[in-house]
Amino acid sequence: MTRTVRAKAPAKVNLQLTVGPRSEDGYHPLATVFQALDLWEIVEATPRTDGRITLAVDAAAGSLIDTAGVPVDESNLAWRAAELLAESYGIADGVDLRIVKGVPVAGGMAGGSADAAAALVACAEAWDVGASRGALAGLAARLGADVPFSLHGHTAVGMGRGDVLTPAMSHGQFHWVIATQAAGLSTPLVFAEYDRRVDEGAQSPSELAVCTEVMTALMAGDPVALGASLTNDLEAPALALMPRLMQVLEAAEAADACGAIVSGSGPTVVALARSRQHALAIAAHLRAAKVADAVLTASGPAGGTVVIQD
Ligand SMILES: C[C@@](CO)(OP(=O)(O)O)[C@H](O)COP(=O)(O)OP(=O)(O)OC[C@H]1O[C@@H](n2ccc(N)nc2=O)[C@H](O)[C@@H]1O
Ligand SMILES: Nc1ncnc2c1ncn2[C@@H]1O[C@H](COP(=O)(O)OP(=O)(O)O)[C@@H](O)[C@H]1O
Repeated sequence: MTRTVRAKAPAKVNLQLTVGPRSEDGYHPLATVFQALDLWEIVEATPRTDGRITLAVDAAAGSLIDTAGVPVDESNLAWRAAELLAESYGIADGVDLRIVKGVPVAGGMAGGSADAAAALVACAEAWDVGASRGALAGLAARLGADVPFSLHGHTAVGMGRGDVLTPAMSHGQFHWVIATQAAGLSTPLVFAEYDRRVDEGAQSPSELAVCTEVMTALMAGDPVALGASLTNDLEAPALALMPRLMQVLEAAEAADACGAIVSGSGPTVVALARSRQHALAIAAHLRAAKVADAVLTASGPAGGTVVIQD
């Protein structure tokens, strides 16, 4: 009997995103600290016997996510994940994939990477390939720099392209406000703007070291200290490409957030609150200021990619 397997994978924020000079392969070495948030992508995998892959994409109920920019062909990261898994394990079966998006698209929160991680886990179970978690992590790194963390979840330091992970200690839950923009920012274009700024001397590549203040604040479960330590070398390039993001950062500061930062390559801005109540108050302030197209709240660290048991 054919059964559908469902897996969920978390969104991420970068608490620190330090970028080194562009390498010859076009990638940049990073020192980053990821935290997974409890906004989830769900991927459903239903095996089929004819070897074909099909894909459908829906927004999670009530999420108001616009799925228009998500490809539904073989360029979709979930599709590529299923193909890579099938090739690696000699699977002749196909699969019907359905993505239910709960993470903003092209927002610097790794929604596509979460789909890849969830597709790997759901298809591995649906096809019964017997892949270890370590083997799936190896495939994840081939799909994209952020995909290994989407699989891992929790809090982790990312070195290399961001794909060489070391788990990091963190105490308690942190409460976030997430301000999204309808228009996305392309990750390669933001890195290219970073390169341009470095070439012009507007920005210098930073030393690739993990920030002690971030690690100490995480271990203490201290949002005020963490908020003061947030850094992102892609923030200036993202602001150059989308200047109105400055208004979101200013509105978060006016709402007394512990800190606010562009998430990854943007354009989502995340603001850290002292408590869940404080997050709701900041969210209300940002909505009233009309500086974002949607404002959500979430908390982290959340877990990694898992099969959802019905
Ligand atoms: C910037 C970050 C921060 O976590 O996240 P997002 O803002 O995209 O969510 C990541 O480094 C994005 O990771 P991901 O989106 O998986 O990147 P990939 O698909 O592997 O690469 C897309 C493109 O981004 C650039 N890239 C990515 C990672 C890296 N270390 N150096 C790079 O220069 C390259 O131009 C590459 O062609
Ligand atoms: N499953 C997917 N979900 C979303 N976007 C995808 C997916 N597969 C490929 N993409 C492409 O990747 C781009 C970046 O998507 P996303 O992962 O949501 O943002 P970010 O890299 O900023 O975190 C999208 O604009 C889209 O063209």
